[in-house]
Amino acid sequence: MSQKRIGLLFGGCSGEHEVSIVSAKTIANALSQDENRDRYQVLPFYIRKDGYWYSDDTAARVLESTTPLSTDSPCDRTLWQFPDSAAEVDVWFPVLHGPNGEDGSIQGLLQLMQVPYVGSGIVGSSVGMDKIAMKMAFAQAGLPQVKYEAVTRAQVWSDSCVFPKLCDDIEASLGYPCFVKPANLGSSVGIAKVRSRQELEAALDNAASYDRRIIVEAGVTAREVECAVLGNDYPKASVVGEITFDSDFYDYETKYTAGKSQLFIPANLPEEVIEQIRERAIQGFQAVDAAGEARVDFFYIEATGEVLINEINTLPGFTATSMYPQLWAATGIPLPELVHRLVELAIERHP
Ligand SMILES: Nc1ncnc2c1ncn2[C@@H]1O[C@H](COP(=O)(O)OP(=O)(O)OP(=O)(O)O)[C@@H](O)[C@H]1O
Ligand SMILES: C[C@@H](N)C(=O)O
Ligand SMILES: [Mg+2]
Ligand SMILES: [Mg+2]
Repeated sequence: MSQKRIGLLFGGCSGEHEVSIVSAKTIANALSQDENRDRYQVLPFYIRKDGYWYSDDTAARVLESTTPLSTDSPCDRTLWQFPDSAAEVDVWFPVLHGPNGEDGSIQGLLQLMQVPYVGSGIVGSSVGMDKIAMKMAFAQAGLPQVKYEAVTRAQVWSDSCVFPKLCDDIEASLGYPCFVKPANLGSSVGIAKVRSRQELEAALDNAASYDRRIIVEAGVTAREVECAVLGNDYPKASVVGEITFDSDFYDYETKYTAGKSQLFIPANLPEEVIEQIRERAIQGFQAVDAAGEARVDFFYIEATGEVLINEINTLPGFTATSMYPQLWAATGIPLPELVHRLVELAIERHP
C-alpha cells in the first residue's frame, strides 16, 4: 500500500495563529503514530500571519518549535505562489482556526484544487464561523440559545448619534452582564464580558477592530459543556465534557494555560441532559452543514434545566487542553484513529 501524502495546513492570517500551530503539532504526531506511520506521509505547510506559504524544512521548524515566523523578512514567493510540493498532496488537512481558515476561505481554495480536504466545506465553514449566521441557522433548526443582537462595525464607528442609540438598544434588550464578540473569531479572542455602559462602548470598539460583524449576547450563569461530533452525512456525537475554571469566563488565558481550567469527561450530568446535549450537537452540526469534525459548545442552566447551544467550532482545537480529541478518546477513539477517520471522511466526501 502506498502512503498518502497529507498536506497539513497551519498558522494562517488569524488571531488564532498560535493556537493553530499547537493543534497542528498534535495532529502531525498522530498522523505519524502506530498504523498511520505506514498509511501517511505528512507534508507540513505553514501560512505566515501575512499569508505567505512555507513548506518543507521551514514549515517543519515552525511546527517543532511552535513559534510563528516573523513577518519582517520578505518571502521569496508572491502571495499566490504556493510551494511546489503543494501539487503532491493527496489529502489536505486544514488545521487553521478562525478567519481565513475556518470560515470557508481556504476550503474554497482547496475545492478549486480538486483535492479532498478534511472537515467542513465552504457553506459549513462560513456559516459555522460567523456567529450571527450560525445563530440564525440554529434558530431555524429550533435550537434554544441566548438572546442576542447583531451589530456592524459601521454602527460602532459612526460619527453621528447612531452609536449612543445602539448602546441604548443593547442595554434595553440584553442588559448587563452581556458578552461582546467579533462574529468571526475563536479562542475568546476579542471577547469581553461587560457590566457597564463604559465597558460596553470599549468592548464594541475593540470587537470592531477584529471584524466588521459583531454580536452581543445576554450573559447567562451556566455550566459549560461541550460535545464532539464526527462524520459526514451520518454524524456521531461523543460523550459530553464539562469545563470549570475560576476566572470570570473561559477566556484565552484560561483556555490555553495548563491548570487554569479543569475538564470533566464524561460530565457529571443527569442522563436526560446528556442525551439532549448529544442530540442537539448533531442538530447544530447539520444546521450549518458541517462535515468531518466539529465541537459544539453549550450552556447548561442547572436552576431551570435549560440547555442552550452556544456555538459550533468546525475546526476545533487539538491542543493539550482542548476538548475535541479528549472527548473522542473517552468515547473509545484514540487520537491516531481519530485523525485516520478524519482523512477517510475527507476522501468519502470528495471521492
Ligand atoms: N452569552 C454568554 N453567557 C455567559 N458566558 C458566555 C456567553 N458567551 C460566551 N461566554 C463565555 O465566553 C467563552 C467564549 O465564548 P465562545 O465560545 O462564544 O467564544 P469562541 O471565541 O468562539 O471560543 P472557542 O472557539 O475557543 O470555543 C465561553 O466559553 C463562556 O465562558
Ligand atoms: C480553537 C478554538 N477556536 C476551539 O474551538 O477549540
Ligand atoms: Mg468558537
Ligand atoms: Mg466556545
